[in-house]
Amino acid sequence: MAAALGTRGATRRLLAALRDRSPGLAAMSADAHLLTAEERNQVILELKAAGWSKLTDRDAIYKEFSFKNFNQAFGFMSRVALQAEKMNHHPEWFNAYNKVQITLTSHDCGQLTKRDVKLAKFIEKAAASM
Ligand SMILES: C[C@H](O)[C@H](O)[C@H]1CNC2=NC(N)=NC(=O)C2=N1
Repeated sequence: MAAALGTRGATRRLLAALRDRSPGLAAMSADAHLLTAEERNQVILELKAAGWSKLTDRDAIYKEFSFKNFNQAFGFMSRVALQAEKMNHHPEWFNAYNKVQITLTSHDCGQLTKRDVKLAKFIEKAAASM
């Protein structure tokens, strides 16, 4: 166990060193989420087919969800919140009674990215299972 912990500590130190020495590493990881033009067109088609809208005043997608009642809506929001924390990627949302309005975009780069697509797909599954 101690050996494993030692290895894990060394790994963590190595990753930190790489991150410090290569600022580009952080940028590269952010770039890893960018959509190509082709991917973007395809995912927007898919999202629109699922009821999402592309906002015109910013590079974001929007959808309003309706549930049986507030409890169902809040249960949905709780599930999405846990996933958002796990992804470190959070929705912009508003809840009134049984309705939840959700806007997704990636604030760090000001555009729609793969993170938004992944979260939207999770949101669709969570809504369908309520
Ligand atoms: C520091 C901050 O936690 C991170 O930058 C995360 C948090 N959640 C986020 N959520 C969204 N939608 N976009 C982000 O860029 C983002 N960044």
